[in-house]
Amino acid sequence: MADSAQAQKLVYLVTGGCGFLGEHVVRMLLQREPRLGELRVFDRHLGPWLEELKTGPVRVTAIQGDVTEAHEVAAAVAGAHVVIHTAGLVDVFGRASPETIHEVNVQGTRNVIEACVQTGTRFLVYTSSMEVVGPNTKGHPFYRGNEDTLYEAVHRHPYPCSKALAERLVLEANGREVHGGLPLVTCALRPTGIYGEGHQIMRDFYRQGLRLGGWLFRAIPASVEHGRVYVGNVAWMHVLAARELERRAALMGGQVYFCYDGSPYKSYEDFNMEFLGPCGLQLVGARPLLPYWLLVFLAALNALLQWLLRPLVLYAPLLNPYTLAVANTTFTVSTDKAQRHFGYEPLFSWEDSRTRTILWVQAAGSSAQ
Ligand SMILES: NC(=O)C1=CN([C@@H]2O[C@H](COP(=O)(O)OP(=O)(O)OC[C@H]3O[C@@H](n4cnc5c(N)ncnc54)[C@H](O)[C@@H]3O)[C@@H](O)[C@H]2O)C=CC1
Ligand SMILES: CC(C)[C@@H](O)CC[C@@H](C)[C@H]1CC[C@H]2[C@@H]3[C@H](O)CC4=CC(=O)CC[C@]4(C)[C@H]3CC[C@]12C
Repeated sequence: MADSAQAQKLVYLVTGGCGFLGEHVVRMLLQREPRLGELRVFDRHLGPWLEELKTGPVRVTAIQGDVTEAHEVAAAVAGAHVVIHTAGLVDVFGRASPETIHEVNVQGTRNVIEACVQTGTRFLVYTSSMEVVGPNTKGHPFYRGNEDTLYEAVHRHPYPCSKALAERLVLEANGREVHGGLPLVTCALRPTGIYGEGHQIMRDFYRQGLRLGGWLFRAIPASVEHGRVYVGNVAWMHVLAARELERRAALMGGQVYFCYDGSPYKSYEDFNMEFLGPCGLQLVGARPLLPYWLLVFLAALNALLQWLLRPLVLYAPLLNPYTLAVANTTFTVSTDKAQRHFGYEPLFSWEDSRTRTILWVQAAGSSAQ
């Protein structure tokens, strides 16, 4: 992969390329990776928007496949220079079983690693998560922490457990010999809560507010800070890490990097209001309208109802014991490791990220009415 950009055109594979983050990674690669010769987009559900990408100079290959199927992954990876592995089940609402979450997030990642080793693909960037670190089950705050901050990562929920195990597999695979005799070089990127165009939870909050006459009701104290990062900057970090992984293999190989930008530290709800406010919603209450013990009770009731109703219907509200605990625990990062290791600087300012997100929410909301 060391040849100049003009000499050799590279093959990239993006797993989960039709997801919220994946689509931004796909579009960012097409816009900002000059060495790209072929872009393979691998996903269980292919988006219709892929067709519009096939008219450009880069060959875009849509591959409908399942990362839990090793042979499908191997076929997609074969011949790729770089794999950006974003595919995963992002479920903290109880929609999928713990077994399915593990199968996709862990076994799927194992399949990607083995495919790289068997076919000779040398560079793998994995989309991990802040959740690999925390918040932990003890509710310990992680305040302006970085990749070296000591923190007791204790998980019980299937999602963070699966992300932590998958990340460990990726980092441990760094240095393994791939077909052809050269070493595999891996790194893992840990986004905090991603926001931006395509964020379905933000859209759900907006629609919930519209249904409630333009009001949202505060459930979390404003003092609880939650780190957020704009999807375009997360995509850019993936593109840059993939580009630099060869040249800086000794430094970057086996490393983790938090994803960060200039988005402000706010509570999850106050941060959402940066976009929902300009769209006409108002957050009621300077402090939570309900006592925490009542929220805990309501979250537990939701979990019980989900369990009772599961044979009949999927009941998966935003409020459950896990989401309440995460929302109610400060988790913010302050780091420059990605800048120091591979020259990352956010591509989108906070103001630009905010404007783009507002425009998207307005469009998504109008399509809901
Ligand atoms: N959304 C967020 O706030 C954060 C997300 N992440 C990570 O970023 C990655 C992408 O997340 P999002 O874009 O938010 O989720 P998403 O659900 O929008 O995208 C995931 C994509 O993976 C695909 N996928 C799921 N199971 C698959 C399978 N078995 N085979 C092939 N494709 C499969 C889905 O069809 C989807 O297109 C995930 O790995 C997630 O853990 C990390 C931190 C924060
Ligand atoms: C109902 C209220 C308590 C409301 O405030 C609940 C918000 C809740 C749905 C979100 C609060 C924190 C979010 C998570 C956080 O951003 C970290 C994440 C990282 C990921 O890898 C995937 C998404 C998520 C778990 C994210 C999910 C939604 C929240 C729990």
